[in-house]
Amino acid sequence: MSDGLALDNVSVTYRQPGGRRLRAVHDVSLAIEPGEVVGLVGESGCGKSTLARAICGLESLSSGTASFEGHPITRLGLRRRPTPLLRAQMVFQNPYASLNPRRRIGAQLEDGRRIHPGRAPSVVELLDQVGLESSAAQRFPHEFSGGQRQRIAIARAVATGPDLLIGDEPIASLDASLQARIATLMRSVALDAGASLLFISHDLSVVRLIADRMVVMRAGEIVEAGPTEQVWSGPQQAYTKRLLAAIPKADGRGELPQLLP
Ligand SMILES: Nc1ncnc2c1ncn2[C@@H]1O[C@H](COP(=O)(O)OP(=O)(O)OP(=O)(O)O)[C@@H](O)[C@H]1O
Repeated sequence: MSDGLALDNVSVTYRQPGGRRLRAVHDVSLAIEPGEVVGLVGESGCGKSTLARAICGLESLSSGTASFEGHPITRLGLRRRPTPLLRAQMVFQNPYASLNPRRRIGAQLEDGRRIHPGRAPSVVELLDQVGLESSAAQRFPHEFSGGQRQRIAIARAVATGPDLLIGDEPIASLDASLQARIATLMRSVALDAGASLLFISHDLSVVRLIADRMVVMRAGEIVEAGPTEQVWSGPQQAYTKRLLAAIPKADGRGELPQLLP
């Protein structure tokens, strides 16, 4: 039995207009241990977000199982509505997706803390963890820079006391000079909170910086996975080699081009 998250042969299929079926995630098996940081990479449309949503119980599995500490991730709760067993929180590319523009930061962090009372530090401690002054609690999201807003979104996710934090391209909209800093912050905040981190990014260099393990997806399937340095310096699959070769050499960073025909 796994202590953490285990996906076994998970598939997610979408019904497209006209009745066509699209297999966005196909036969994916993945385990994330407590306190582990996993980087998920692959080009646009390969199924990374779909996999993240499936982990959060937001997509029905067309086949396979997802479990946490050996139990199915969703179970029937009161009024037979599925309730998640895994406390997973997502941080998105656009921090406004997780922040209410009309509420003060302190109130939003308090809302998060109320979801699982007693699991998260105080609002002041949360702000401190993400490098913001306690006075930020009195302000509104639009009063911050993009990087600061993403720090707040990370604090908001951690305020709920998650078992697993998922960053779905959380650095993609940030200035290049901030990307590594925010990614590193996300890693340390997640681990300090006792959570694992699934970090989805196009930026393999940043994934190398923060992930213990790297998972490569292509067209809905995992094509390669292993300890980050092993995948980075000795990729086994031609596709991974092409992804790594596509990283601009000048600063070792940048967006991946489309590689599929
Ligand atoms: N709700 C949906 N209904 C139908 N098709 C969908 C839906 N969501 C995603 N798809 C399709 O599923 C495939 C995988 O999409 P997904 O968003 O998971 O990819 P991704 O790897 O996260 O891409 P990106 O890096 O651009 O965010 C794509 O072909 C997409 O068009």
